[in-house]
Amino acid sequence: MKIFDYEDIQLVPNKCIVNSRSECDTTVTLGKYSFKMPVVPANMQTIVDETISEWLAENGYFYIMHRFEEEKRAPFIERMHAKNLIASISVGVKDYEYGFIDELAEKKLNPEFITIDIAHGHSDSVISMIKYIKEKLPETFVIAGNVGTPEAVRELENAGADATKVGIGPGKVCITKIKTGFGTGGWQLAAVRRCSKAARKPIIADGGIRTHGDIAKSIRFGASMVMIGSLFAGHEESPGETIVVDGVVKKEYFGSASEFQKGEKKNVEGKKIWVNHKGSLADTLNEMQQDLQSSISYAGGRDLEAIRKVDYVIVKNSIFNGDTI
Ligand SMILES: NC(=O)C1=CN([C@@H]2O[C@H](COP(=O)(O)OP(=O)(O)OC[C@H]3O[C@@H](n4cnc5c(N)ncnc54)[C@H](OP(=O)(O)O)[C@@H]3O)[C@@H](O)[C@H]2O)C=CC1
Ligand SMILES: Nc1nc2c(ncn2[C@@H]2O[C@H](COP(=O)(O)O)[C@@H](O)[C@H]2O)c(=O)[nH]1
Repeated sequence: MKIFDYEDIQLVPNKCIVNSRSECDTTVTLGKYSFKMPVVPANMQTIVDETISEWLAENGYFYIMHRFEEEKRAPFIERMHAKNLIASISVGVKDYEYGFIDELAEKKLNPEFITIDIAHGHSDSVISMIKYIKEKLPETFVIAGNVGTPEAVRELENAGADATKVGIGPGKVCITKIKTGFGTGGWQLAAVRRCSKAARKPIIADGGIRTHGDIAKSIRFGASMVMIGSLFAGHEESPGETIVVDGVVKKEYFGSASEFQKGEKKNVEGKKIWVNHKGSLADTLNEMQQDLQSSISYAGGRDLEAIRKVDYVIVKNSIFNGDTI
């Protein structure tokens, strides 16, 4: 098994076939819908809220609203549909979530996307929830996760998942790898590659993206989409507390399995960090898209498909050569 992570890889350029990077198309399709970029902000409470979700949907980006304000989910779907926007929500696997799916089915509130969001997604609890959603809301596109192995991808796909989310422990505020010794931390890109070789449906690479170039690398190794937390934390619009330390404005970013999220110190597998304020989310998304257009041009193509075919080299932990971003 070849083991590497984002830092260890450089993609090899091909002859350019465009006159301007603006000709390069970053559009991606997931299910019946197309989005501006193969990027989705993490469904975490300090990364997205309803306002950001609505803005992302209005502006052609994919979004997944988090599941940590459970009672707001049904009214959110109604509001999004009233505005002709797609509704994309998250669920867990506890017993009451079955009641929630029943409620949506009874009210004919079919969200376009549901993400089953738990830490250890290769489990009977997720398989059972996939089947239940598919029975009650057959039109809904189901994303299931998180997993880290080809076997898990196959099993969730066979249960009916329309896409699987790959990444156990590579996240910036994750401490799963330290507390349990398990996960894809340190080899997330190789795990994405292994999983995508087994997948028949889209893979979402989740966690560990530290630079915009990592998006292209994820696509090269088989992801259809990437989920990103830390790069989207700390924006003007980001939910959560803001503090000033020595004149520097910082915003909180905490893990969904942190005690800040859970409200108790039980099975904690996440931490909180303070990130420097980054300006507006729209500016970051624009820059990300421009960088991805540039990636496509270096791949020698006009769309994301070009990136999937490029050659690569392994340059063990040396690509930054002492530089920082
Ligand atoms: N991508 C990642 O690496 C990780 C992501 N997270 C995020 O944290 C949030 C909370 O996740 P989670 O704790 O799963 O959600 P929940 O607290 O909703 O737990 C879901 C169910 O799974 C059980 N469960 C959780 N972890 C395990 C495990 N390792 N083995 C067996 N059963 C388990 C829980 O029971 P009980 O708690 O009693 O065990 C509960 O019944 C999610 O948003 C998730 O995405 C968390 C950790 C890792
Ligand atoms: N192990 C944990 N992983 C977590 C937790 N909360 C979120 N996450 C995962 O991290 C990614 C975001 O990663 P980033 O590197 O882009 O910041 C997110 O999508 C989840 O999959 C947690 O508490 N523990």
